[in-house]
Amino acid sequence: MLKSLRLLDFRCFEQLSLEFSERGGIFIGDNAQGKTSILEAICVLVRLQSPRAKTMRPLVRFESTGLGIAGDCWDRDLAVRFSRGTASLHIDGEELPTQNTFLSQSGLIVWMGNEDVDLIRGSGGGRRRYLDFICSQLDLGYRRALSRYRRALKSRNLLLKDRDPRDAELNAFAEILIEHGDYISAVRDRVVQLIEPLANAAQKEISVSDEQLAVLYNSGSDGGMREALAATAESERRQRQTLAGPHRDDLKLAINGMPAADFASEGQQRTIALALKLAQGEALKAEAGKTPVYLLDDIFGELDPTRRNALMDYLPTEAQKFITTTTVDWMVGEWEPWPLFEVSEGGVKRCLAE
Ligand SMILES: Nc1ncnc2c1ncn2[C@@H]1O[C@H](COP(=O)(O)OP(=O)(O)OP(=O)(O)O)[C@@H](O)[C@H]1O
Repeated sequence: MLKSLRLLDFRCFEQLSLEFSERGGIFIGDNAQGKTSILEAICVLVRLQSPRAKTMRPLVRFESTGLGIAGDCWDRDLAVRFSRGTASLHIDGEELPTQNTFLSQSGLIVWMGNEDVDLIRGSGGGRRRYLDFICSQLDLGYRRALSRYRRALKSRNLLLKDRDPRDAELNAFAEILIEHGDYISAVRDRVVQLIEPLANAAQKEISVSDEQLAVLYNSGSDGGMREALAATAESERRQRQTLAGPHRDDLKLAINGMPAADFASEGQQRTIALALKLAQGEALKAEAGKTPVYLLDDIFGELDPTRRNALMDYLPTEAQKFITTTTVDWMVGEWEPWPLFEVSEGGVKRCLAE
């Protein structure tokens, strides 16, 4: 669990220091006050990754040149510093040489936000990011494989843009794609198999019905990367891009046997998004043996009371949860004793004791 969080020049916060209990807390405030930024800081501190920025630069407070995030996580003092394009990572005061060393000692995160509905109706890129976030938490080699694959893919696609690309160069990059592509596919395939029954069970509970949710891995390199590249060799010359590989993977989502993007109602789509994230949490717990911290960004206001209560009941009781909201109108009964933090103009006030 996360016992404390300290921010320096992170997004709209010049300085912030917060202490948390085992339950976590609810951050309440008007729009644009900094609620999501606090959840984002937790995600970056624990997983070195923001759910809404690709690089660290946008996280640095305007007019500042660097940022700091630190906190007591799972009884270790984690710290992430970023200054003028360079990041440094510390655990218990010791600087760590690589992101993987840091991540192997850090914790696990499930992020749930309103934008999760794009997992159903959006493009394959969002679903691949969903898989990547789980796979990189479960498999230490995954991030490295993904970054090498992406670099090789970029170079190979650049070569294919040439009028007459040289075979030797294309093949050299293809070998890198084969090595890392097969690794990525194997991890994704395993993770989807883990998630499928968990998501189906969560779908039934949250929808309070017998809806069947199917989650299938649709590989962009079926039969193996080498064979898939050979099969697309001619067309890739014409289309001037690499046409096989994990960058073309997708997840097929079906509700009662019908494609979810085409047939699921708005409410069903929101439930599927919740089910996928709940399944992520359970898969992480089952495989890594640690309960993840749940970061729930502004999702409760969008759910009807039945789904809201079903979701709350489904989240593991022992998990620490951080929730953002603009109103507490929907909080009744068991919500009341939660630690509340009022967020306003880059400041946070603890306003209700547990
Ligand atoms: N790098 C930055 N430096 C300073 N301020 C920033 C930076 N990035 C974003 N902001 C500002 O921080 C404020 C808080 O943003 P945040 O998304 O955390 O708000 P929020 O309370 O979650 O809002 P909402 O309820 O609308 O989602 C916004 O006004 C945003 O423009």
